[in-house]
Amino acid sequence: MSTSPLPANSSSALIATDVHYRVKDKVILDGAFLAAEPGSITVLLGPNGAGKTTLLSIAQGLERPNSGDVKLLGENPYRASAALRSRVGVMLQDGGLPPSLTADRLLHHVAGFFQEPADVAELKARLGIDEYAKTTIRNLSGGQKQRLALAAALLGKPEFVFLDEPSAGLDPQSRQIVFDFILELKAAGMTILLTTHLLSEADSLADYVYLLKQGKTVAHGTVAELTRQDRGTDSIQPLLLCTTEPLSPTVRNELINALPASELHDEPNGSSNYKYLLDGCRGAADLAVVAKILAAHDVTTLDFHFRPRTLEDVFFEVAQQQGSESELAQ
Ligand SMILES: Nc1ncnc2c1ncn2[C@@H]1O[C@H](COP(=O)(O)OP(=O)(O)OP(=O)(O)O)[C@@H](O)[C@H]1O
Repeated sequence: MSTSPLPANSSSALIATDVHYRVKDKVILDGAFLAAEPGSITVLLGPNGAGKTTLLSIAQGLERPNSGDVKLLGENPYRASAALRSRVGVMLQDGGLPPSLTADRLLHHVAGFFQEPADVAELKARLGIDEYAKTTIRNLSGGQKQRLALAAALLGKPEFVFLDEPSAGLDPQSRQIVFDFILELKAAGMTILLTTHLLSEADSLADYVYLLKQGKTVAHGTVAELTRQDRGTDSIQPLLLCTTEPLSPTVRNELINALPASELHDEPNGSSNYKYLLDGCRGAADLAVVAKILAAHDVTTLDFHFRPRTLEDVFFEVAQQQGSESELAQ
């Protein structure tokens, strides 16, 4: 399972295989791979410094890998023709926006580069830019700049758009506007590759997820594939516990001590019962240990089940794992 094939074919919009990239002696990408299918949302996840932005830069043709094969819409992006560039939109991390222009001036200026640009007024209205369109970029908040950078990336009506942390710095309402818009772009047939640190965002947007760690692709799959419960005894399966009485400090300590790498959280509960989440359980053996401790202390247990795994569980599991390739790779 660890030598996982890249789920790509000749119709893939992006295929990057065995990508290596070094700066001086520092290895930044170490055989990473990635693909994106037309009309889908692919999410690249990984801890800080994993190499996500670097891999995106290489996929966009901004950087040249030391080795590896990269094809974006059928071409090597580093030697991209003007025709290829006009089919691709890029939203860089931190925006890279000129500080002295107003939002309006920037959008109209960039729109002027394209023969058939997107409708600036429509983009501004859709992303809530109207209210700050006359403000110079240096005076915009981080979230306002993010939405402006997203609009600028879409002005050329690209087929493929790269979004590096599009929701960074956005408040929940702006984030929802951006999420909904990204889903609309996908419904209109755009291919979207984005990075994020928000696992809930990946969960709700992604058709396919790649997880990068220390310059390597360590897991990939649909959210359903990555969070499948039956991954064997090593996978984290958080346990939900519902009791009639609060757990005493003794029982809490015993539970935590009996299960290495576990944490016990009090879960919000609307009823008069008590609900707890034991993070980090690893399957049936741990279940038996928990049952034994509860029985020894006469704790009346109403419910006791593994809650469905989330991308967050997968992320932490991969982050904890040693070695070069994850058993989670499909
Ligand atoms: N030009 C460079 N020179 C030296 N080190 C670099 C260079 N570019 C990137 N790095 C290093 O490579 C590693 C990967 O950086 P990258 O920005 O690709 O990670 P990331 O996964 O996008 O991180 P984050 O989630 O924090 O944005 C980091 O340790 C970074 O400091």
